[in-house]
Amino acid sequence: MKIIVQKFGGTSTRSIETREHMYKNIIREHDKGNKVVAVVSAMGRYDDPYATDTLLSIVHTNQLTDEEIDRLTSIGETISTLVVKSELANKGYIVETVTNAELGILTDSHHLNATITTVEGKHILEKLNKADIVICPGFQGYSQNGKITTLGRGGSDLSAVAIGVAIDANEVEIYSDVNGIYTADPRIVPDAMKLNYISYSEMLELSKNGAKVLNHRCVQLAAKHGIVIHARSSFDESKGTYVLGDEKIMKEHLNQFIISGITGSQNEARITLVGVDAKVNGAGELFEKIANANVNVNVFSQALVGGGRMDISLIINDKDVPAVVEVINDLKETLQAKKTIVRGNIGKVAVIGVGIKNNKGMFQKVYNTLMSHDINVEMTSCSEINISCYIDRDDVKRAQVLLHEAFLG
Ligand SMILES: Nc1ncnc2c1ncn2[C@@H]1O[C@H](COP(=O)(O)OP(=O)(O)O)[C@@H](O)[C@H]1O
Ligand SMILES: N[C@@H](CC(=O)OP(=O)(O)O)C(=O)O
Repeated sequence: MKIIVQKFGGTSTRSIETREHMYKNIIREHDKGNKVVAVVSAMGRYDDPYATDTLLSIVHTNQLTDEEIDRLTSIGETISTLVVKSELANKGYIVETVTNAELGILTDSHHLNATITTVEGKHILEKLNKADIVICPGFQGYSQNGKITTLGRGGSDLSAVAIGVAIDANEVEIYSDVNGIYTADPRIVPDAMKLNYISYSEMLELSKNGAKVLNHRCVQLAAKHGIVIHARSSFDESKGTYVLGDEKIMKEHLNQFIISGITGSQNEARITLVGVDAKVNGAGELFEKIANANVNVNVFSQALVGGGRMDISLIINDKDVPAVVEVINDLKETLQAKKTIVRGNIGKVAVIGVGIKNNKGMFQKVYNTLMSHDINVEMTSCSEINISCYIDRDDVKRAQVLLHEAFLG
């Protein structure tokens, strides 16, 4: 007998029809003699009655504390848990449910995006002794202060891996409406191809850079504990994509394509300080103050432009623009910039894969593909497995299609 953790997102729990597909997957494992722990997300997306964004839309969020918002949104997963239990029990299966406290997911008190501190699988294992199927609410934990917390958007993926670690599950499967990880979001690039395997490091780059198919922190936790994730579809039986260790991928030559994926995001902004006084360490002070304002700088470049002056450019999330502009204003006297340019309408397209370090001319190909289609590259950042270009936000989707054609067409 194996213990299988299966996570079903909002696209699977959405309606009675989609849930019938999810039950087929649970029952298949049950009929093989395995025990199933199903981790469920709130049902559907905005406008579906109990989806996370629907719950958020029926309150004035600015009148609630983050702790109160967590109490509200966690209810979506509780409703889903009880609906799923009632329907499976109605089919004749022995099913137990787990409450927030019984989940054993302890977190810090950073409401809306809490970090897991410890996970204790005792209650889930006890329930597995009494039942064939145990249903757990995803997306939530419990803080040391005794409050319900949530794990950030898309956090049920993280719940599934955390529970998998705590109960020493044999497999962790993450179900959605696509049958695995594709070389791009198939909704944006219809020619995207399914990957049979992807390494943790490539998947981490994809999820960090906008591919919402797997939650970033879920992949981090899986990599830390060597948990193989099987990302697959609720709606068909086919094998999906296995996310696993980089060494295994390399050793067994499991890479199918020169690059593993193209992704994009549309929430960046660029701030450029033109002609900053290069003689004082203004940049150092600027970064210290930006960090104190809790803002992450995604990319930074600094170039001497002669005459004792330099230009400094930063890419940040657009929601952080007001905080950074305030810091720049505070440092006006020190920086002595000739001009400050704020470009709010920035997005990013990223090409990801181990093929980048092993092949020549990859950056040139990305750059030329974009520029030859009149997409202006405003800034870039590169690592061994990631080439990211910052471009006009309105071009991000087209850029993904063009780069996919150039590298994988
Ligand atoms: N590289 C990718 N491969 C597959 N799907 C992707 C990729 N990038 C983004 N997606 C999107 O992720 C969606 C599935 O994730 P999500 O909506 O979070 O599902 P769930 O609600 O089940 O958690 C797909 O419908 C697809 O549009
Ligand atoms: N319901 C939460 C948690 C989650 O993981 O959802 P999904 O699995 O549908 O992405 C959200 O919408 O963020």
